Amino acid sequence: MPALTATRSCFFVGNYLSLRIFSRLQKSVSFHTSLPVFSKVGHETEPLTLTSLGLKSETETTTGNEKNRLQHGVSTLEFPKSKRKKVGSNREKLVAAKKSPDIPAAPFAAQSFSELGLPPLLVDRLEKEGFKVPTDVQAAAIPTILKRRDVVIQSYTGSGKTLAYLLPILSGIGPLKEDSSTFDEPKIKSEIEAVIVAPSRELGMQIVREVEKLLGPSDKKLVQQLVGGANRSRQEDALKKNKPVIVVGTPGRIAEISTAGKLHTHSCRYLVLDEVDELLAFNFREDMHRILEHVGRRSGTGQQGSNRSQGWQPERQTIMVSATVPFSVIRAARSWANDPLLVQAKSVSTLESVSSAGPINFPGTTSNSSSSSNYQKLPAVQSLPPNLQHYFFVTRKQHKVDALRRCVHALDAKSSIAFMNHTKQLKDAVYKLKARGIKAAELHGDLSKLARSTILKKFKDGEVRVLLTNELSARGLDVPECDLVVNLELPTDSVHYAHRAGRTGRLGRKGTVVSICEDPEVYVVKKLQKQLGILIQGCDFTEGKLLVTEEEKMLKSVRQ
Ligand SMILES: Nc1ncnc2c1ncn2[C@@H]1O[C@H](COP(=O)(O)OP(=O)(O)OP(=O)(O)O)[C@@H](O)[C@H]1O
Repeated sequence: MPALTATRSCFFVGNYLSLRIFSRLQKSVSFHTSLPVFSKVGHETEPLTLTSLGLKSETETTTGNEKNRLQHGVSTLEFPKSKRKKVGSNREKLVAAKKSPDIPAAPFAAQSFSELGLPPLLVDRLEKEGFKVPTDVQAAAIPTILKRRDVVIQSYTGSGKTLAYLLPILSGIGPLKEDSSTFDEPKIKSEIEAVIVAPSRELGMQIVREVEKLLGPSDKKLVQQLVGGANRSRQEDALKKNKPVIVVGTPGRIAEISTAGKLHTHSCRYLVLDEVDELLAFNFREDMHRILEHVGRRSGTGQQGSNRSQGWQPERQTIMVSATVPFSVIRAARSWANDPLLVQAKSVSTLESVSSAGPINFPGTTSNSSSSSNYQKLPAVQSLPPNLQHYFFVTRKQHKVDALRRCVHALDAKSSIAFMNHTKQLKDAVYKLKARGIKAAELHGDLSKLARSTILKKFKDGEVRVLLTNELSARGLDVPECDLVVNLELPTDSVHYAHRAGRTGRLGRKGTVVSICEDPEVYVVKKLQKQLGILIQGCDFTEGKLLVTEEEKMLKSVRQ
């Protein structure tokens, strides 16, 4: 327990520090001053819905909103068509009143990607790749981003957030974009048009593969990975030679190459911060500062106005994404983005609807916070996929790996990820599992980039049945076949639980999460259960089956 307590306090201290540092950073960077100011007026006739974002017909939406209004009893954020302003040459901005905090959930009934306003070439490519129907978060995010709005996208793990931002970006840049006459050509040909930042190499590489898949073999060089751990000069050469329009990388490597003057992003049109709450961490602060200052920014913020009047100042669209959005992200979004909207699976709302009293949809928020009574309240479970079953099993420390083995057999799990908090113990656990005939491998940050991608490939191909890993793999890792997540050591808090658990049950699939803990840790499980608003049932592995057990019975058998 002391170890657990220490880790937990480290996490909270870390969070506190990052909040403080980022609030300072926000002051020093002062993005508000460098962004165009849009007037906000309070008029009322048309709610901000998919219709106002140009997706659905007026009739459909009016009916839908009436229905929503009745169902949810919320007031709407309204503004007349005449108050929509055009800003810049091709960038339509919706000028929205901040009079009323809530915007009703619009009926997202998109049946196809083309309905969302994506260009035919891109829709064809999606069809070929087997993507036929948009997910809810895609249906909400795509039209909003196409309207050039800055956004914070929050939706549960495995709900398709990556395509939610990639598709509108590929509609605007690269070979699949809409009729080129509707878009400005980049002013400088070798400039990068989209920068996507991810906190880990694995996630960065995964996003690259997703973009490559959509671009197709002949154009895949238009996306370049800039992740740490890979050869930097090769990345710089590739930038020079291939002139990519999109780069995807980790904060450190992007900042490094940018500082060396080898990455030209001043005219960049899109900046994506994937797993944004993780990117706010203390260790990324300097690199993120550099990225936020340089991507889509001409040097000298004081000249912004004059640059714009000369008609060449690019306007960066900032897109922030995560399953968990604590209030620090909302605060960062207000500072870094331009009047951003909060996009969730079935709603688009203003950030004003988010209470500073607590994070949005943040596992850990108590639902009875009276100070947030005027604000939108969101169930904490929204970070978690809907089809997960959660269990815990109590045993002694020395029996944990054997419990993992029994758990894998009891559930007949084909592809499992087991999390531990410290790298050192992974090897030992892998050794024990292999000795019992289970194909296992370890994945952690101390391995080389090549070793990491080889192991990940083996796991994805089914050659490794149990992947023993640490927090490195908790975010973003997409292995659709993963049917079991095991916490061999408890996560430090509910946010980490949510991201770990989210490696299974992806895109509507079923999944099981089992936390294997010691007797004194049961109270932590109870706390997680309460904070996340889920049921975590006690279980046992008897005769090759997982059986739900009474807690008292389970604890009695461990204490004997
Ligand atoms: N419209 C779609 N139709 C079918 N499959 C899809 C669709 N959109 C995304 N997917 C697939 O769903 C899986 C999960 O998507 P993705 O990794 O983007 O989820 P996510 O919400 O970003 O998850 P996390 O929060 O864990 O990062 C991926 O395998 C992706 O290819």
